Amino acid sequence: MSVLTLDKVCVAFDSKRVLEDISLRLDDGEIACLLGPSGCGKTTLLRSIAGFQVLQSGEIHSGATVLSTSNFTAPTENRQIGMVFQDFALFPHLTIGDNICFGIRHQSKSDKRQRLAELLELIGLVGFDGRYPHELSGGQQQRVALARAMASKPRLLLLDEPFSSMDVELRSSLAKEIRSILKHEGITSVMVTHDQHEAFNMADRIGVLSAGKLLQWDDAQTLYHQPKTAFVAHFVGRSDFLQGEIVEQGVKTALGVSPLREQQAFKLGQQVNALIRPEYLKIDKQSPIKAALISRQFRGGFYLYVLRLTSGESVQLLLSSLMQYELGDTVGLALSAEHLSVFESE
Ligand SMILES: Nc1ncnc2c1ncn2[C@@H]1O[C@H](COP(=O)(O)OP(=O)(O)OP(=O)(O)O)[C@@H](O)[C@H]1O
Repeated sequence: MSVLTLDKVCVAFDSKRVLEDISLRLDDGEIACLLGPSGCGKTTLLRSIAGFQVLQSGEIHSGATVLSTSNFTAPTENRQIGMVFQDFALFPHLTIGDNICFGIRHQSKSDKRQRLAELLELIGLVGFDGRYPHELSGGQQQRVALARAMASKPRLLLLDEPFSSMDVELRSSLAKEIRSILKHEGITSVMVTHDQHEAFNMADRIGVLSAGKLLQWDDAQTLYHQPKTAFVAHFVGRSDFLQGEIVEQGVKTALGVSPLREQQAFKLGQQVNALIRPEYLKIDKQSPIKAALISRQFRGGFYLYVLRLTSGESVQLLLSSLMQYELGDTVGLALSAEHLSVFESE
């Protein structure tokens, strides 16, 4: 069942459109991430779902309940929404137990005690309920903020860059932990993030926004391997684009002729850009396609090489750091991808 449906949502500030025709659907228990460059409208979209933002047009529903239209905005407190922000916003003068129970403070003592015990167990902080926020690490505080937002069992949880103040290691482990907590509780969630790895770790659905438009709404694998636009291809993962020409067997690039990913509406002879991901390439001594190694970055388990093709274009390649090629080496290169995604040349 759909817990959240947006139908052609538009939002404008002083007649400047910042969200354009956003339509999406999120089913019960699914986790979504909104991804996109700064200023593309992620927070505005989250605020619209929360009821802080009036719509210019379009509708937001939860099941059969209308939450927002252009002339109606259900108050946030009636939306059964929980929220987690980047700065945690825990109450410093309240204990962890009282922070977590803040939204259910009017419930009976025994109900509160039971829910608190469940949540402390879930976030791995049993025994911490008598402490104060400043006595916890940043990661622990963020787990408390999550427990507080989940205490009342909201229908929908909104998270606005909840890990942005944390270092990379902690972000990644917290993202996985929080996903398993949300899945355990079955809470449908929408999270805003700048970080695509976080989105890959967390989300069942990822929405990529650019300049107020939702360019794609898909699972991580589809987004990565079947991007609908060159922007999405470029924004998600490492990418290079080679000039190509549509031929009968697919697309002809400096790497040879490859089949197209799917039936696409391109004409024979049309000039396109073909997406090449580093893992689409392999070193092949026998290959007639030669490339020169022009840069190399050590990344621990692997090297990221940049290779210059005879066309003058360059591509990236990831290879185990147990093997080492020297700058200036010329290698044979072959495509290991069965199909290529192509996009119209601009
Ligand atoms: N209250 C406001 N009044 C006028 N313009 C606004 C307002 N809030 C946001 N905007 C504009 O709307 C656009 C989208 O902003 P929004 O904060 O939603 O982007 P974002 O994707 O969340 O950005 P970031 O990743 O930097 O937080 C921006 O151009 C921003 O300047």
